Amino acid sequence: MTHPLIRLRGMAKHYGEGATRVDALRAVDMDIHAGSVVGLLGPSGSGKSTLLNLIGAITDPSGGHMILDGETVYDGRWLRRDLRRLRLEKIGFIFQFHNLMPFLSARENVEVVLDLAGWPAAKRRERAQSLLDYLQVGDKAQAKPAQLSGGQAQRIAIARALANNPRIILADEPTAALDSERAAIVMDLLRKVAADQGAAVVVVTHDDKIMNRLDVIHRLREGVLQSPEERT
Ligand SMILES: Nc1ncnc2c1ncn2[C@@H]1O[C@H](COP(=O)(O)OP(=O)(O)OP(=O)(O)O)[C@@H](O)[C@H]1O
Repeated sequence: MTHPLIRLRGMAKHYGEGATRVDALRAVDMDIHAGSVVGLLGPSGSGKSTLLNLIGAITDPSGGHMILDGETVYDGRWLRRDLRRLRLEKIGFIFQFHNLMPFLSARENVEVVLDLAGWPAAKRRERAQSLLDYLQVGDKAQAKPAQLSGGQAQRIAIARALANNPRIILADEPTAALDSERAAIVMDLLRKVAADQGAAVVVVTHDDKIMNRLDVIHRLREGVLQSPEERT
C-alpha cells in the first residue's frame, strides 16, 4: 500500500473559549490516497469546510498531526513558516463559484498562479494554454469570465487549481452552481486529474448529482468523522 497523500491524526479545531467554545472538529483521523476522489459530507455546521480549510493550511488547527504529500506540515504547530508557499507547492483550490478575476482573460487567470510561483512569462503562457486545452476550453483562452458559461468558468478554475501541479486538490461545493450535465463533466475532469496525475481530490458536497462519482465518502457529524464508505 502506498503512503497516503493526506494523513490526519487527531486533528482538532475549536473556535472561541469557555461558554462560547465551538468544537468544529474533534480528533479527526483520515488517510487519503493518490488517485482517489473523496467526498466530505455532513449536515450544515458539521465541520466540512473547517476540515477542508485545515488541510489547505487556511485555518489554524487547535491540535493534531498532518502530513501532506510526504511532509509533516503540522504537529501541534505549523512546521513551515511560509504557509502561502506551502499552499503554492502542494495544494490547488476550487470553490463553489469560480472566483475568476473578471478583468483578466481565462488564460491570464491561470497564469496568475504561475506568476506567484515565479515562472517566466513565456513558460506561464505555454503551461496555461496546455491546461486549458487539457480541460477542453483551449478556445476560450482570450475570453473574459463574463463571456463564459458556468461550466466553462469552472473548468478555467480547475485549470488554475492545477497550474502549480499540486497533488492535493481541495474543492468546496465545486458543482453546486452547475446543472447535472455540467456537474458530471466537472467531476469526470477531476477524476481524470486524480488518475492522470496521481492526485488526491477532496470534495465538500451536498450535491446528490455527483455521489456516484466519488470513490470514498467521509461523513462528519458535529465535528466527528464517521467510518468511511468505500464506493464500488
Ligand atoms: N470563524 C468561526 N468562528 C466561530 N465559529 C465558527 C467559525 N467558522 C465555523 N464555525 C463553527 O464551526 C462549526 C463548523 O462549521 P463549518 O463551516 O466547518 O461547517 P460545514 O459543515 O462546512 O457547514 P455548511 O455545510 O453549512 O457550510 C459550526 O458550528 C460553525 O458555526
